[in-house]
Amino acid sequence: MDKLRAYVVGATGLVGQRYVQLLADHPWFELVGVAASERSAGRRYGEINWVLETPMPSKAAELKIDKLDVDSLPKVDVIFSALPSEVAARVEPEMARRGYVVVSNSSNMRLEPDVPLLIPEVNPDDLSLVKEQRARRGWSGLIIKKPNCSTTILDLPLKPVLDELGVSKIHVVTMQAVTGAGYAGVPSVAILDNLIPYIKGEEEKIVNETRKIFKADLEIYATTTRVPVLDGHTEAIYVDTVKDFDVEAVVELMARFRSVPQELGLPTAPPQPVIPTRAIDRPQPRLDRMAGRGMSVVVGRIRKLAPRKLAFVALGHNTIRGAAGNAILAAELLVKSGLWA
Ligand SMILES: N[C@@H](CC=O)C(=O)O
Repeated sequence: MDKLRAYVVGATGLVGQRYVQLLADHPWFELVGVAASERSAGRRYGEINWVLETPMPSKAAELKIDKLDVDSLPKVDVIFSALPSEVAARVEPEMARRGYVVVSNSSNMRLEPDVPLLIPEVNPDDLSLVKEQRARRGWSGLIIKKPNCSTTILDLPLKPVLDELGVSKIHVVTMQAVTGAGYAGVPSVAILDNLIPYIKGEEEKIVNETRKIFKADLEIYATTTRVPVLDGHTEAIYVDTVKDFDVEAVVELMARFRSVPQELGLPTAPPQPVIPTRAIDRPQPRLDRMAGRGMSVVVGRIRKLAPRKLAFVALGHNTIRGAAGNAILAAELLVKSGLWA
């Protein structure tokens, strides 16, 4: 098939750069343009402060950065959005009204009932909400959201546990990387030699998004912290299960968990979305965040604390599985779904 033309808005930030990196050799999408705020508009993409660990893709370097303007968007098949949520709230609905397919990282609209909040392995069927969205809002385009990064890293390993054992209560404590806050988000003087036990709005996002994704009024408590790690959010997770279990069975059910993206062979789908490890001192951000090319969640320290009380530590790449990678996987699912505009 001809490649679908992709456009990245908010392309100069950390998540925007991840989109550009992951779209570079994508078999279905061709990055044809990028947009950002007035400050960067008119420059070549190659002139931005590229901060990812691999060189900037050469084709992207040649693109001219457009000023973000809904009135002069190019004709493209899909827009990947990494806009700040206050900007996204203004422009994304207008893009969808004008017929664009928008796959967004921004937190606005995530909880609206007709907006799919997709982790493609966890709630692929929610994609069909776009039918209701278009009918209700009179849009010829559509909006799909990906959840908050910490929500995604929690919900992926939770899914097989919930399906097989049932869950009555969840406690989670996160240790989140600095890139989650953006390039200029946390000053080095604040985070080096330190831990910050508060991330604005994060705990509420984990609770509310997880309830929406699992369609259950789960009892869930979250404490979110920032740690001096570059990439990779680690989460200590405590789950009260409905059925009792043994640890080996939990390792096994996480290891064999597969879903629609794996069945369809979607290009960004990792072969194994949840990878349990038996090493006593893993997962670790530096060693495990690139598992499954940054799309797998690595789970360790799987323990039975008491009957029906499970504990484990999960780690995922916050700007790949937690952001741009999950959004691209959602777009791939949309391509295969027949719901494409
Ligand atoms: N809200 C998250 C973003 C994910 O990377 C954070 O602050 O870490």
